[in-house]
Amino acid sequence: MRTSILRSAALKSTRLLRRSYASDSTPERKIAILGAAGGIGQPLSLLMKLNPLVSQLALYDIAGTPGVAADVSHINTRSQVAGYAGEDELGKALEGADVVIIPAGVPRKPGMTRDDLFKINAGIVKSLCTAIAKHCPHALVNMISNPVNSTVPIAAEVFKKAGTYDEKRLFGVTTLDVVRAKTFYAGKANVPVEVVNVPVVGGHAGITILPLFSQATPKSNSLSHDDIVALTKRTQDGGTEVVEAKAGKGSATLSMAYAGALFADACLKGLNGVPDVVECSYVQSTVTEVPVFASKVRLGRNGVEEVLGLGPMSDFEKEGLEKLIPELKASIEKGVNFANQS
Ligand SMILES: NC(=O)C1=CN([C@@H]2O[C@H](COP(=O)(O)OP(=O)(O)OC[C@H]3O[C@@H](n4cnc5c(N)ncnc54)[C@H](O)[C@@H]3O)[C@@H](O)[C@H]2O)C=CC1
Ligand SMILES: O=C([O-])CC(=O)C(=O)O
Repeated sequence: MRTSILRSAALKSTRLLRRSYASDSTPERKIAILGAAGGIGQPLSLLMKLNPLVSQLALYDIAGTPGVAADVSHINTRSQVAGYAGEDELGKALEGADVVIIPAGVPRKPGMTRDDLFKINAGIVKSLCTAIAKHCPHALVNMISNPVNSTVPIAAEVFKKAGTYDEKRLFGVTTLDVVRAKTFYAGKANVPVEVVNVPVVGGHAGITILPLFSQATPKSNSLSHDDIVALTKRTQDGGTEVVEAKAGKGSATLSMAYAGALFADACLKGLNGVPDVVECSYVQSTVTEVPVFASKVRLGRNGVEEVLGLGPMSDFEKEGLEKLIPELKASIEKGVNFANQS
């Protein structure tokens, strides 16, 4: 009697546990991470392994992924993990992927701009996107590799040439800018960080990062114009703050992995039909005259469902928008030219 009660209680708790992880109707979803053995790639692999929406996790890098995959695979969560190392295994890593996350490439050292990474990372992104076009042309692509302002246009051109481009499926990951804006605003406005929302628009480098603190919620009446100027600058220089603190040992990896995992989770929710999933992302856009632009995006079953407008902006933000346009346009052109020349 007692044994059967215990058994039924155990069964019940297993069922409950399973339900809280992934219900029977949770679709199978494969995520591929390219650059998975790197500073961002490793913690991002860990966080995606913890995501119950993922059923298969493919970890690809030029080397080192068998170790990362073996390590992460021991975690008792839903997804099956496999490691792929070297170009010969890239196709297998990509095959059947619903979402491909790309943190492959070199990071900054102090004194460098993101654009200084173009020379090396442009070629890496181009070759990875060529493989995506071949092996998983319908996947959502989350581009993390810098300079994002140019690597996203490179990816778009590669996909156009391959005949697979779908503007709804290509995203520059700018979530870390939003994460930073929320943290810095909460600190200054003295409001609970968990409930803060701040849209960040434009691009992902220096002045092209434009946080819209006038739209931040919860509203704060205690912030002066000087406070807003300082918060804006800190958000724009957030990456450099980390690069300098790491003093030659790379750029943001842990906060980026967190931001990358948040954005990938939003993409998966959209794919699965969860309503009202809205995140800022750098996507093909008609919101301004700049053809690729970060703003709030509604995510759905096919990727981008709707690119949302900028909303009411302060004069300071309008000025910032005007200033960033030439730089963003030039970075996009640089990417487009690279993809079409080489
Ligand atoms: N979008 C954003 O907000 C952010 C972007 N980043 C960017 O992310 C990139 C990666 O940064 P970290 O992980 O810190 O660098 P890392 O050097 O620690 O890792 C990069 C990984 O990419 C791999 N890799 C190089 N060539 C590859 C190829 N052809 N195929 C697959 N993998 C390849 C390397 O082997 C390495 O494991 C950098 O470009 C960095 O600037 C960094 C932070 C924030
Ligand atoms: O600053 C960098 O080079 C890395 C990056 O994009 C960021 O942390 O926002």
